[in-house]
Amino acid sequence: MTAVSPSSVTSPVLVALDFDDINRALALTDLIDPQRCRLKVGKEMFTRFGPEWVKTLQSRGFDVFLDLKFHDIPNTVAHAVAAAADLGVWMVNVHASGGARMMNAAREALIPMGNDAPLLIAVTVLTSMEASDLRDIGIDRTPAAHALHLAGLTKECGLDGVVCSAHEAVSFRQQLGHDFALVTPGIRPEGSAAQDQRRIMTPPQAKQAGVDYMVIGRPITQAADPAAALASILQSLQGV
Ligand SMILES: O=C(O)c1cc(=O)[nH]c(=O)n1[C@@H]1O[C@H](COP(=O)(O)O)[C@@H](O)[C@H]1O
Repeated sequence: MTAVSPSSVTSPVLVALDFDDINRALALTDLIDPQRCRLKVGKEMFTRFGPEWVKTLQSRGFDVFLDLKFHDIPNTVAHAVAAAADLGVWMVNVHASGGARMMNAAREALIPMGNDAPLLIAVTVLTSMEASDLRDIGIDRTPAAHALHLAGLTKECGLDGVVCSAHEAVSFRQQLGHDFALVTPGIRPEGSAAQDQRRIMTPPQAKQAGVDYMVIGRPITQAADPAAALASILQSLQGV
């Protein structure tokens, strides 16, 4: 682990809770141990169930990564990040493409919280985007080159890390140093289906590539035995 984590959980696994049914999500949290993973709450569950849902998970002992990918004018993003911090989340994110002034405003909004501030990271290029999607919005770089550019900007703004593809982790680690968290979705344990993810890696491959935190959803949440799926992922990371 390279990034400072304010909680005692050492697991690199962030379970993506993408459910439209709160009872199914609660049933899952009954099966997994808050010392063995953290939970990611994204736009779907936050929009349906709101801050109370985050508080429910926290009351069950889970650290929460609030994945709302803020992208707006600097003042609005600063206040949104401060609101996330007031909720007591462990990590929060913005879009790096919102620019340096927006990211600096977000970081500055957390200064009053000192060591109690959540980790603040930025999304570079979504793992669903390819070169043609970037060209459509006027960007002529490859996704990897654009992601590196945005990650460099994120680091200059003093944020704690980035969301990126595990395939970018090795070059990011070399070029951005060790004191910078790499958070990667698109992780699939050996033998599990890629589903809609494209450039996937297994958990041991991702760890070897220098990833700090792995966002893993369906391979755990849709498994017949989610606790066993999580245990097997953690086991596969032993000794890597
Ligand atoms: O920010 C994210 O978490 C994210 C960024 C990205 O580029 N790609 C991506 O898949 N994600 C999220 O990571 C999770 C992946 O879930 P699974 O594909 O089920 O493992 C989902 O919650 C996605 O929304």
